[in-house]
Amino acid sequence: MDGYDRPERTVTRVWMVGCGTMGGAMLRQWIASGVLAPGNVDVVNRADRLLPAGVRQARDVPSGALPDLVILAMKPQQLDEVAGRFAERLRGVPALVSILAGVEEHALAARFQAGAIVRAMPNLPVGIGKGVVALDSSSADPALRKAITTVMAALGLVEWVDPAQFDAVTALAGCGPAFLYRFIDALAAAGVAQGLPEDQANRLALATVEGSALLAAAADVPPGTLADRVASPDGSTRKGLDVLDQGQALVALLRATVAASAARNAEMAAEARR
Ligand SMILES: NC(=O)C1=CN([C@@H]2O[C@H](COP(=O)(O)OP(=O)(O)OC[C@H]3O[C@@H](n4cnc5c(N)ncnc54)[C@H](O)[C@@H]3O)[C@@H](O)[C@H]2O)C=CC1
Ligand SMILES: O=C(O)[C@@H]1CCC=N1
Repeated sequence: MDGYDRPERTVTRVWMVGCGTMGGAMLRQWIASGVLAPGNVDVVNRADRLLPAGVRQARDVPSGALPDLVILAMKPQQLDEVAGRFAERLRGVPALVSILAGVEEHALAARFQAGAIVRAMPNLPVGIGKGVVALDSSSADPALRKAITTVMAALGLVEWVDPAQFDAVTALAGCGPAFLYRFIDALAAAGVAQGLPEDQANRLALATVEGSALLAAAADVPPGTLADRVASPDGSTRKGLDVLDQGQALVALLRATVAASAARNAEMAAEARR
């Protein structure tokens, strides 16, 4: 029997261990999109946080039957503490999803006994359904992969990736929003340096990035072609692009940026190995 003959799997009841900035963004969008019903979600946090109405939260996992899915969304540094407290109780859960940066599937499998373990790497715009979620699992069968894909699709673009590339994907897409926020601030600051009022420069930079990203997403040509469309020969955009392109300045800066993040992910993977 191949995977496609197996019955459909659905994700209805979910427990989240840790639900802060990222777990909260995912949960808000799952509930807003109707993928999860608030009454079917239990959250374990160190202290109560503002969560969507109807979601239960406590300091411990619930008693009673295990859910369809457990999501680990605390910090990677809290992995051993959480495993020590909850691994026994979570034993046999059908699926465990971890969003912990750098922590590999076998590091999770060494601590938790689940039907399948899936690594997920979301990014912050998942909170508005415009994020990216990278996924990997060697233990999930096709039916579970399909069910997880469906749940994650409410958050944005879903891509299954090679485990060897997970650190790179984390650096590009997981960390990427922070790099873009720096770019927006830097673009605004450059406008201020040219004499614009700060609040106006902030508005202009943000709207320029928003509109440009939406246009690029809808275009049938790559971003480089769009850049050339903005730049008339010998015009002012070309003069600015010449600065970014000289010695591949921007490319080199971003290569170093993403490489530094990927290297830190690899370090965290090593710390979690046993
Ligand atoms: N913030 C981001 O943009 C992204 C974060 N991640 C990953 O998401 C995870 C969480 O990151 P954030 O949401 O930024 O952190 P956060 O600090 O905002 O949230 C962590 C949550 O875990 C809870 N927690 C801590 N120790 C706990 C324990 N022993 N038992 C139960 N709950 C516990 C805290 O109460 C808190 O609500 C990390 O593993 C990170 O690598 C992944 C992609 C992007
Ligand atoms: O830097 C962090 O801790 C997380 C991992 C990926 C994005 N943010």
